[in-house]
Amino acid sequence: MFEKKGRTLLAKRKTLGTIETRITKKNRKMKGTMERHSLLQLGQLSKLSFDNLPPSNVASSAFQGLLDSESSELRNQLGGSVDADADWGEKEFILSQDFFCTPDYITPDNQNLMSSLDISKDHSPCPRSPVKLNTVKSKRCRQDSFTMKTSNSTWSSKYRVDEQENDDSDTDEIMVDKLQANPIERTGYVSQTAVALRCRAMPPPCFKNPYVTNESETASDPFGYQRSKCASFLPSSIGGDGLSRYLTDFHEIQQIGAGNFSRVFKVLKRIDGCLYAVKHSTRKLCLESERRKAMMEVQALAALGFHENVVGYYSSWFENEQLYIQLELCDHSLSKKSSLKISEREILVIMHQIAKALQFVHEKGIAHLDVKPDNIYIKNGVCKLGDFGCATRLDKSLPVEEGDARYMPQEILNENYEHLDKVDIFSLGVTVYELIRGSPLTESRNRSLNIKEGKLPLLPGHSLQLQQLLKTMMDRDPTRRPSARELMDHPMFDRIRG
Ligand SMILES: Nc1ncnc2c1ncn2[C@@H]1O[C@H](COP(=O)(O)OP(=O)(O)OP(=O)(O)O)[C@@H](O)[C@H]1O
Ligand SMILES: [Mg+2]
Repeated sequence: MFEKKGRTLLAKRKTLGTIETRITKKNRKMKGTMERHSLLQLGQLSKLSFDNLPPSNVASSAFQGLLDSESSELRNQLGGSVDADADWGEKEFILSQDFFCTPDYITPDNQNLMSSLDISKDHSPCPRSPVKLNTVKSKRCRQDSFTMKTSNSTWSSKYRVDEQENDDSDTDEIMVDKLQANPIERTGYVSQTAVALRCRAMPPPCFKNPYVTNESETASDPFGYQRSKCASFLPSSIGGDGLSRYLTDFHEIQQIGAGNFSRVFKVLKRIDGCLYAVKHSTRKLCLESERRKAMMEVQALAALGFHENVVGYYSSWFENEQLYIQLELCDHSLSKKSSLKISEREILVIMHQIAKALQFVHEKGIAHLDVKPDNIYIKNGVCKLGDFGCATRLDKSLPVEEGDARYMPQEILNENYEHLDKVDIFSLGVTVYELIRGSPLTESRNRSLNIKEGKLPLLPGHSLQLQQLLKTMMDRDPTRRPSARELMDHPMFDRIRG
């Protein structure tokens, strides 16, 4: 197989009309070292293989980039002193090899060249893919379907990048799973090493962000298909080099918070010398379904992008079966303030800023679903909405997992998800009510029931206008609650506007 491939490549060069001189060079260069051979196998194969593919083939060019970079990396490792002329000569030598044997992991599955090869003559022990011969056009089966039932929802693998949908180039159609009945090919030897090498050569997978609806904001994953052959696609432990990214990249200063599911640390990033918050899950996320669910928080943050009243998101990764999230560092959460008396002016500022955050979030088609003092952080006097662990899509295309029940309206407890944006407005109302009261809401059933019924006790010392607004925000009927935009434009905020 590879002997034939070597010849095919040579033939292609011949058409350029320069083969004789190269053959002479070949003889001179026969004494090249093994290291050079491997270097040139990588570099030259990538060039020849991909020069013949259409320029529009994104996957191919990306793959060539990978090979080029691997080639130059190898070159560096070998001393990087192969001069241009010698390099050219060496390439000719390699091209002329009748034993041109390339491990499968650097050979893209989707090479048109491959289809003309006579596989029956392949007696070489080189590892090869079991699924690329006699290929036919067909739909691929997903290999990673998973289902996780929550109380009211089903999580499915549809959130993964659908490689069939996103990757529809000609060459991709050649890479299909179906083998036509051919016993020799079916039982074809596949070395475990080849699989391992393929996995090593592939960067980690890309996932479709379920919070992003605009297709132009997402990119397809050119390696998706090849990667799907690797057993596990969601890394759960530390990196392949055995190092902790957290400890390598950050210096931990102190713990600054803890939630039901996570701990948050103030850290110094070693490389840029800046302070951040890093939040990581307390529980090990052993199941892939758990990891996917945890990822929803970072996917929501990433889909949202920057807003001055939303906590900034920098990066995330899995380590030791925990999800780590690097965030903008804030001073403290609003719950710290709820034990203090706050002036009405301060209340209005907080309300207005969180209304702005909610308007931004809702405009992106997302509902937060866990607005409460614990999840509102203050940084330099500015309020930032954080903890997007319950965020979902307003169009109900994602499962709904409601947040802290004390701040949830009745309709959500009744599993009515028609007006998810108004759930956030209700929760903001309860949050403000708690701030005015000056003590955290107890679990007291009666009191919380009264609030959910829209029965708000009088708040002495506060304007009727504010009390009236709070009452509307906590109306039992979600349609009567103001939207975030209407809230922001409320005349009451004229008092704090410039
Ligand atoms: N970026 C940040 N800057 C400063 N403090 C933070 C930051 N993120 C979180 N915290 C602190 O850590 C606490 C827990 O964080 P967070 O609410 O995100 O965790 P959680 O486990 O998702 O919480 P919950 O129990 O509400 O689900 C927050 O209440 C806050 O005090
Ligand atoms: Mg929280």
